[in-house]
Amino acid sequence: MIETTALTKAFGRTRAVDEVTLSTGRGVIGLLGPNGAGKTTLLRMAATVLAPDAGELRLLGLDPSRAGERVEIRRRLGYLPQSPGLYPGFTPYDMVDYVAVLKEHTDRAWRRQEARRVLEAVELTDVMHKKIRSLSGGMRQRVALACAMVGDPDLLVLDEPANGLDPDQRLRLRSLLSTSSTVLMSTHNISEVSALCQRVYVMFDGRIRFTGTPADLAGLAVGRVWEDDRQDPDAIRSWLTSTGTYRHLGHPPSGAQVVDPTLDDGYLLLARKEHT
Ligand SMILES: Nc1ncnc2c1ncn2[C@@H]1O[C@H](COP(=O)(O)OP(=O)(O)OP(=O)(O)O)[C@@H](O)[C@H]1O
Repeated sequence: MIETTALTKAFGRTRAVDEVTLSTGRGVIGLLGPNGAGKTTLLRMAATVLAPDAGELRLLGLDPSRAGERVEIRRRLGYLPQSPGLYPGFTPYDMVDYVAVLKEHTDRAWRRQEARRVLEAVELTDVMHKKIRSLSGGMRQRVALACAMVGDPDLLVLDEPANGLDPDQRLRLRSLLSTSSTVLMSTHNISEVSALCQRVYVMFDGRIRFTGTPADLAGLAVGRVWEDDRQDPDAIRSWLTSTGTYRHLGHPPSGAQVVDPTLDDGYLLLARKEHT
């Protein structure tokens, strides 16, 4: 669905995406990484809103650098940007309809039905005729999600989709995405990744440093996590948990009570390795 070879994008001296090679296949794919790792830049290229400087990119088997193929991709792609450019004077209905028009859906009756479908999916039908400027932040995020879902795209590119959503709406988002064909989503929320993603990429400094399943990511920390009731100065990370015990990451001392790692442990260990 998304295939890249040595894909590169620089802003001045910063190589935001640095020779990234990946092939996603179907399903929900999570993109993790610290602030500034290059996730948004990679997603913007996958959404055809930013052209690469170098490397190859294929989306849905098509080449976005060719104008004709780019149009076809855009028809079959939904994109939720990190800062959605919603028009405050529009209603959610107007906004979704406008996106449908941009996707060249000329049949008004179809557009009406589709607007209702996507607004129902994000539970916004009761406010669909209110001005966007009067909606809460989480509601606006759901309008942007509805826009991305117009036309039931073959490929969804979502930049932090759960941003600002309450726990109920996060659950709703999970069930929506689990029925979508291919989704590439960035997130800082690791529980979102364990709940949703079949595959996960972790980026650091413009490069993909890990590819695998969420279980593979947690597996990086097998035998490297232990708990006791004191801080451990030799651990690479130590933190107090809600049960009042300390959790440590690193090389456990002899006799330590080693515990099963979580996805967070795997990610933190990987992040630590990247920066030492
Ligand atoms: N339009 C731009 N002009 C200049 N530099 C940019 C631009 N967009 C991104 N960058 C730089 O590229 C790097 C990667 O940024 P990017 O937004 O892709 O990271 P990110 O992983 O999405 O971060 P975050 O988690 O904070 O959203 C950063 O160093 C950023 O400052």
